[in-house]
Amino acid sequence: MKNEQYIMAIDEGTTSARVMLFDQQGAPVGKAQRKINQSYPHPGWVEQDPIEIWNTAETLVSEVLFQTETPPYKVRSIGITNQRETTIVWDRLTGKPIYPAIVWQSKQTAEIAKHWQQPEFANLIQQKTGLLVDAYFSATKIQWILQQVPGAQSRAEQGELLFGTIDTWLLWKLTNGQVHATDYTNASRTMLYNIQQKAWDPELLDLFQIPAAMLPKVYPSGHLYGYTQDFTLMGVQIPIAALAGDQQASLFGQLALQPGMAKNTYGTGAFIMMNLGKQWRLSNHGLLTTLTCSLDDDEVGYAFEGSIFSAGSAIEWLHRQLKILTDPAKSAEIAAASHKSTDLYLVPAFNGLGAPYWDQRAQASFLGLTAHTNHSQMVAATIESLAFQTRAVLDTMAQETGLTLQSLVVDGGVSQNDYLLQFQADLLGKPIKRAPLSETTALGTAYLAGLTVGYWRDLAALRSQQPAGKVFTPQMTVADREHRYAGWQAAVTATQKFKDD
Ligand SMILES: Nc1ncnc2c1ncn2[C@@H]1O[C@H](COP(=O)(O)OP(=O)(O)O)[C@@H](O)[C@H]1O
Ligand SMILES: O=P(O)(O)OC[C@H](O)CO
Repeated sequence: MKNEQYIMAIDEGTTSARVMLFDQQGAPVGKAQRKINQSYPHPGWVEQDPIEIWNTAETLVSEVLFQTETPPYKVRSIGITNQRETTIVWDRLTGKPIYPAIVWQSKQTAEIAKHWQQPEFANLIQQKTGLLVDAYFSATKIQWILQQVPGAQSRAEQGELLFGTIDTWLLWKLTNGQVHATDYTNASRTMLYNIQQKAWDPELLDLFQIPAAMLPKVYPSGHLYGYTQDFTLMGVQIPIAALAGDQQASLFGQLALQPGMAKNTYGTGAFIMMNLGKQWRLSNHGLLTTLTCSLDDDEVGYAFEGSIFSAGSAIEWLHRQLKILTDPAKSAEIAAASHKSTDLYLVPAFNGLGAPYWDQRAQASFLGLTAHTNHSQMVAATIESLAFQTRAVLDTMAQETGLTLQSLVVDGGVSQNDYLLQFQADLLGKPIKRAPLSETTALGTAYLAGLTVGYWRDLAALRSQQPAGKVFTPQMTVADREHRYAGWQAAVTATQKFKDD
């Protein structure tokens, strides 16, 4: 390798963790990746092991340095980005988690969330946090852990326990327990953070009975959080200069920084985010308002988000549970062999439905099966379900903001799937631009960490070096497009009604 310095991005996604090195041109020069196990102790519950998450991150850091023959002192700074909302509570002294990580997709707190969905609470919570009450966010997960683990509530009140999302956990481990902090983007997903005042909200902490002493300090995403104290890095103290929730990091990585710019990241879930700039506004139709990445306090802005709970996870289900797919990467080819045109729909409500439906009770369904349905049609319907959910969110965004996107930029693991992107373009009647690097999330946190330490001068320097990606243009007729979308809407209605009945 050349004698230059690099920025390291630690991207802890739901399905896998990646550690990447980026050079001054913003090009990836190294990548190490490993799956993270998920456990499903009961239907709808999703948990992970915080120790596995940490060990994997540590191993990947060594792996990428080894592969690229980079000594640790050549890492100018580190940025961490993460699956958001996933909740860990640990002992301040021993550093041991008191319960597994409750993953964002998990529905084990649905009953608690139902209580807070009563209008008098739900309105207050939306006004303060920009969020719609759901088991998705951290607040009910913390509440559940404090209630379920014997003695946890009183230990938390005595200041013995700490809460963190995955960024906070990794930062705390990397700094050997010296720094307990998070950034605005992650804090804004806890349902405890007042996004206008930019402070933990005492009234909400009181409601959820969560002691303030458990909570991390909050800073802008690009900030000097601390220095590594980890033996893997051979004692080299590398600045940790960014933390960012993965979806906001991707918006930053796409440099979608002007109001009205939007992106979709198809990972385990899919998350469409539209930048609102400094304009705080709330949705009446199932969008969330959330905070965006910045390099200082004054620049923190807002975004509308449509959160889709099942995207890559539905493809993983075909692979791991149904076993009709040997490899998710083969799904595009198999779907293309289905010769389309079937009215088969998967409503992938494996963990309820997110935006714009917000139905935590809904369960997944396949509709339109016939004696002729084959596995390639089921694969196609699964991929298409990502596009249908995306259209539902984008229609809502257009309705709320009056802004119609001319095109959509996309990234994330599933964006490698050509069948999906062509169908998405067809269904929206708009071009889809695939980011040249599917790991835009990692790139976003690398940008933040690099800008914070002066590795890059400014945003203009980054803009000038962004390459263009592949564009998918719509080919479907308007009649076909509307026919398919009407079929999807009917399938969602039937799915929701099934549970109601
Ligand atoms: N070519 C592909 N077609 C369809 N799905 C894919 C493809 N490649 C990866 N995936 C799916 O993408 C998901 C991983 O995407 P990624 O962005 O890495 O997720 P995360 O950040 O949540 O870990 C997995 O669910 C995997 O099954
Ligand atoms: O793991 P991903 O990339 O689907 O992202 C998860 C989200 O951050 C959950 O809100």
